[in-house]
Amino acid sequence: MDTRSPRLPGTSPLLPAALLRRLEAAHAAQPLMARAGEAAARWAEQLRSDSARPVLVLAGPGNNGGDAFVCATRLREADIDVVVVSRADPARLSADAHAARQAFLDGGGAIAADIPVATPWGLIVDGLFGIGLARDLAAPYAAWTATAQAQARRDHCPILALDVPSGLDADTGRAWAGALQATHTLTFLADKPGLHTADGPDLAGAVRIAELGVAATAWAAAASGSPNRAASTADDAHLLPPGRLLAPADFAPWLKPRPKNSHKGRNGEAGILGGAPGMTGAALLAGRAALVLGAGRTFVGCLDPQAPAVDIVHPELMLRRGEALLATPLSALAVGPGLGQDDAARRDLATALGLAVPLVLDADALNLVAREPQLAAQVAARNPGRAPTLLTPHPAEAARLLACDTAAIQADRIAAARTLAARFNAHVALKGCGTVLAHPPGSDGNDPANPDGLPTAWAINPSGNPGMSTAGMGDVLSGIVVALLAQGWPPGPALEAAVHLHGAAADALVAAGTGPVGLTAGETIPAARSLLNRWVGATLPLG
Ligand SMILES: NC(=O)C1=CN([C@@H]2O[C@H](COP(=O)(O)OP(=O)(O)OC[C@H]3O[C@@H](n4cnc5c(N)ncnc54)[C@H](O)[C@@H]3O)[C@@H](O)[C@H]2O)[C@@H](O)CC1
Ligand SMILES: [K+]
Repeated sequence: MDTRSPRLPGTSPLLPAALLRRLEAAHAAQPLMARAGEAAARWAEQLRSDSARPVLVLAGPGNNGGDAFVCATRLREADIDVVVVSRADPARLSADAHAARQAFLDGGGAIAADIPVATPWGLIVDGLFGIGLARDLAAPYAAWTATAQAQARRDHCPILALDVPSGLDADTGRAWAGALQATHTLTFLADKPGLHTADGPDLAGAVRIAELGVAATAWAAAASGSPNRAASTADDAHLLPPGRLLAPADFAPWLKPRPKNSHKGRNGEAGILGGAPGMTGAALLAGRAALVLGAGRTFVGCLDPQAPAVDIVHPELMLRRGEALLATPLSALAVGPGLGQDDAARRDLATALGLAVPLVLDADALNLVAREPQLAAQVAARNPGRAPTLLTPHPAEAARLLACDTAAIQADRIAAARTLAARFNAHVALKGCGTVLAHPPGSDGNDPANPDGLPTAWAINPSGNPGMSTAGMGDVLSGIVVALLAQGWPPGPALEAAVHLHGAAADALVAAGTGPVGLTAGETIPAARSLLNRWVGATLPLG
């Protein structure tokens, strides 16, 4: 087996603000602000919708405003008309931002105290706030973002955000009141988690990274403590470690072509347990996904005594009653699709938790675990080596598991996923816009626990679209995960690959005109199969 660890942040690290500040401090001798403003100006030139119109540059009271002043200066040097709006008090600016402002004025630039109402813009540059913002926008900034948003609509011009859209929390993707919705974001030094989950994707638009001459790998020294980093503090224990923006490269070592001498016994037995009265469709969808994504044999156990004996669409599926399924030798099992929460569901779940197989818990399996401490203890006590557990909650299920409300989950999705992974000793996919994945310490690789006991291994999946917010999508995801587990994938990569693949399949369908409106869960199954086979083919040299 390929021994490369997929857990370490690699080509697409996501750095939290505290680490970015360390990185900045370690490279303080370099002209980072000048490089940031220069990179912004170059993209701004390309983005202008109308070269005859001026560019509106909004400059805030911190270093994000400094970047904006450099950008405005460079645009003026390129003979582009700019209008800079800022109320930053020069006496309170950092040395770099002060110098950037002064250089703009020295070059003949002028600063307005408010946004002109009548000027049509070719582009709006948002340099109000970057990673330094942690509250709702105060006056006058909330009014400015509202005006800028309205004027961009009026003028059909893009909005380029510097580092992050103002008002977006760079760590969590939470939008503070007054946040600006950009069409493009040029983010500095490294990519940031907040741009890819929760409100981030809606507010950031197309994201590009400007590394500012700092090597992509320099984050590692900042994370582990380089000689240049600021002194450690007690808060260090709670620092969010760097994560990854998920890509096929993260699970490429497991995208192996099948040997010619293959037989169904090699590809495992996948089981689905669910399908209570009125919900057999959920179990069938999961079963079909497991079948089509390559499980050697797929068994579907339904709790509904009236459930059909055969799936006419896929007679390959082996349908049986729930308890009969649990007595069948399985390579991997998913419990939850259409499970319900009655006594039979509870009893079968408790039995399933005792099986020494990789186990996916979704939907009502998660709700039962949230309801009953005894089941929760059973989950946490499972052997992560022989019997790994994978949880695929949506935010409301995560809230039940953590006994909080959905808003609290959404306010910090990464913290929620990591907490669930630690509490249940499980691999977690917290679904939603920018699904967050977290893996228990020590699983699949060498990831240590963070000093605060939470996992260090986490990632955000960028694939997927709003067409996926429809019934049955979760059942299909469970089926894809259990299919990969049955085929021998380790749990972490199986969960990551399934989440990424499912989202990418939905993206391919939308690109071809099937959705987002009206996209169905069943349609994503063959689309995911096509993509998986393409990925396996593309990685042949790795095999
Ligand atoms: N320090 C460095 O070496 C670099 C910093 N860079 C830029 O600097 C940014 C971070 O700069 P800062 O730490 O100064 O932070 P920001 O520029 O994001 O904002 C901080 C300032 O805004 C005020 N503020 C925060 N929230 C507010 C609110 N809701 N309403 C009103 N005022 C609010 C703060 O009091 C402070 O004055 C990065 O995002 C990036 O754009 C880049 O130039 C790259 C290099
Ligand atoms: K900004």
